[in-house]
Amino acid sequence: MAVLVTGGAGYIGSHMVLALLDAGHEEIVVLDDLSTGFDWALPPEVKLVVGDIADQALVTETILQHRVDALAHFAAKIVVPDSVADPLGYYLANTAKTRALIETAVRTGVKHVIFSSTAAVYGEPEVVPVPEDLTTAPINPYGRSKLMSEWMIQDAAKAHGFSYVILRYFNVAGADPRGRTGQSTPNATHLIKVATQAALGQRTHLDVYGTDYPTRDGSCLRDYIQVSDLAEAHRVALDHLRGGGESLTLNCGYGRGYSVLEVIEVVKRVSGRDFEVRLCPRRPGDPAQIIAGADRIRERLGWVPKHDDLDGIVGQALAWEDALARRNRV
Ligand SMILES: NC(=O)c1ccc[n+]([C@@H]2O[C@H](COP(=O)([O-])OP(=O)(O)OC[C@H]3O[C@@H](n4cnc5c(N)ncnc54)[C@H](O)[C@@H]3O)[C@@H](O)[C@H]2O)c1
Ligand SMILES: O=c1ccn([C@@H]2O[C@H](COP(=O)(O)OP(=O)(O)O[C@H]3O[C@H](CO)[C@H](O)[C@H](O)[C@H]3O)[C@@H](O)[C@H]2O)c(=O)[nH]1
Repeated sequence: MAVLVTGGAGYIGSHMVLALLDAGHEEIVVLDDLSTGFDWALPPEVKLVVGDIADQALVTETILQHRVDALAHFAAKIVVPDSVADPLGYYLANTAKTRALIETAVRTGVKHVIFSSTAAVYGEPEVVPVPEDLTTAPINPYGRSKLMSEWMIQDAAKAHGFSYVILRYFNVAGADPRGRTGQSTPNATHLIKVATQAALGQRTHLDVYGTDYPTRDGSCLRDYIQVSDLAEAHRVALDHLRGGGESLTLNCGYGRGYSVLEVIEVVKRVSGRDFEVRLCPRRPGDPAQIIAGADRIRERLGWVPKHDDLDGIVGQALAWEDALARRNRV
């Protein structure tokens, strides 16, 4: 039986593909429209179907041809400010298309679904670390588009008898420690990506959005999870579901936060490069702190992170950014 990885040519999906291959899973099919992903992010032995998750004829054919029993659904639009500017585009890409995909999965008898959700479903949590059963209260269309998908998956699972693991990622960072894939989107806005680009001279400076938050140094606190550890969480979730495990909703984070200024300090130290840092006003919609309640995933899936080390994460991000720059020069 095969696993269908939607968005598998993207940042996190390509790491899950590697995690599966490294663990000896060979039956993997990727479905990706390459809107923000790259075919070269996948090893040549992985089957890539180029197309849209809402193309029900294509998805049906792919599932039946490869005898897919499990779906890992990463494909989405992911930029929060874009979701504010284009909410209907985000509800189409993330919610309506997920509905079409889940309908196809139900019709073709897919038994297990792993869904990429986000800490953005919590909005501006009053409780930190955030437990999974805290009331969800997303504050932007991106978070709402993902929360609606969570609800659809839960309701459809009850009605149609498939099992699921919903993974709510906190701040994903770093790259494959062996340098096989990483965050390749040129205009990504994530802090560690942007800071490594500044360290490598690819940006003139780094803006810090807000230094007047009620935190230890006034900048926002985030829980940065290394991307291969996150990929491994998907692998163990797949084994859990295939082994008959119950449906679960789980945070993916390490359970402690770093401030924006602390991250910048680490990037400067690890790279050995200084760069200009501009202290700017707050960016709308940023919670002061968001840190995962991180026990449940360890208890329920036996997930053991191996890369919980900010210096290491930053080192991988720097190495990947450097490799990307060299790739783009040739
Ligand atoms: N990066 C993060 O920090 C973060 C945090 C929380 C949640 N997530 C979630 O993780 C998932 C993966 O994010 P990522 O960072 O790897 O982003 P990404 O943009 O690198 O990957 C998304 C992939 O999906 C593909 N895709 C998009 N729409 C598609 C469609 N309609 N049909 C087929 N393929 C399509 C893209 O080409 C791309 O390869 C997303 O669902 C995102 O919401 C990401
Ligand atoms: O150039 C930058 C970029 C970011 N930041 C700050 O760094 C922190 C982290 O910002 P990111 O953009 O890297 O990530 P977010 O916390 O905004 O959002 C990320 O994590 C969320 C969950 O916490 C969602 O999953 C979302 O999809 C994902 O992009 C924020 O305080 C932000 O204001 C800066 O100061 N300067």
